[in-house]
Amino acid sequence: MPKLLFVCTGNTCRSPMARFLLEKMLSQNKDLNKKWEIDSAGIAAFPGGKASDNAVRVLGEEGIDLTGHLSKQVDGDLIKDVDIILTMTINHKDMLLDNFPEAKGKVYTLKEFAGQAENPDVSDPFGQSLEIYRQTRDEIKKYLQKIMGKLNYYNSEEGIEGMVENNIKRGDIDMKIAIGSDHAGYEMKQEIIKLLDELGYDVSDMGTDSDESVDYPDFAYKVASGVASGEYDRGLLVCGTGIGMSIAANKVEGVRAALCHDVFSARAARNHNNANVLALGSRVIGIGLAKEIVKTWLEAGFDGDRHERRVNKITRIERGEY
Ligand SMILES: O=C[C@H](O)[C@H](O)[C@H](O)COP(=O)(O)O
Repeated sequence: MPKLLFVCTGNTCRSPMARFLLEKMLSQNKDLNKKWEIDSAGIAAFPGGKASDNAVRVLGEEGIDLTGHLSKQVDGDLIKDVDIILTMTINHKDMLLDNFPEAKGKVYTLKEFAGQAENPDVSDPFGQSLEIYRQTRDEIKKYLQKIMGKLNYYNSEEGIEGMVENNIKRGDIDMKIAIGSDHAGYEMKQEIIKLLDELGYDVSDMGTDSDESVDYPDFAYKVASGVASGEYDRGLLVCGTGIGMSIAANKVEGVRAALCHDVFSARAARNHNNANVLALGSRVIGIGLAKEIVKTWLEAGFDGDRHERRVNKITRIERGEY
């Protein structure tokens, strides 16, 4: 049976909550045919400590008894033994990789594994109010929901890399797409929506609703902020050239909008840049090519590795941390 390990700092709040919530969710989900063994640990845990009182309370509200939980420290044996490690923050992930380089390839933050690379941390509720613990519990639950399908597709031969690759493809996850255009892109947007409907994607149209003249930043902002907040997995934007839309969308933190007018760039925008928004110019290319570009971009995965290091630098630039 494959094993999944949640990791936080002290193994008294976030990681045990994640473990017990996921165990309950997996036991209730009839569509999942794969069984998982779930565990949790901390990078700075006191062995044998109990879960924090508020963690016990908020999981009690979910019908889960956390009183038997005893904290434990991550060690090499645990790391060797598990297939996937999901940390609560990027720091946890970095510290694990520093201390256990052999874990490379199987460590993700919970949120990035769930498909949200931006704001990848679940922050520590330790010592805070019951309400903050509730918020943390609900945040963890939200991302656990998103990884359920991925866990079902895990294949020991492909390992974690194969699973992530497979699950960013159409049909493997319920990818939520936001689409927007100005007047110039309106007609092309309608055609792309038809295509996405036919392909079975979950698409939300954020306007505009006619070819009456409007301002593209209004629609770029709607789509881009929907993607940045995690409400949508991807965004599509169409204006006359795609340029105004891409410039505006890239002003929103967490958005990597790519303007692509050929299939090669569309694929590379995903493989190399992990672009979460695609911009198109309806006055530049025809609908046939636009459809090919959209399909390619939606189905292509992020290659990670050296590209991840570079994308992380982009994130640091936009946060003013570079
Ligand atoms: O980058 C901006 C877009 O291409 C707009 O669609 C374009 O500027 C709209 O131009 P107009 O108002 O002349 O239709």
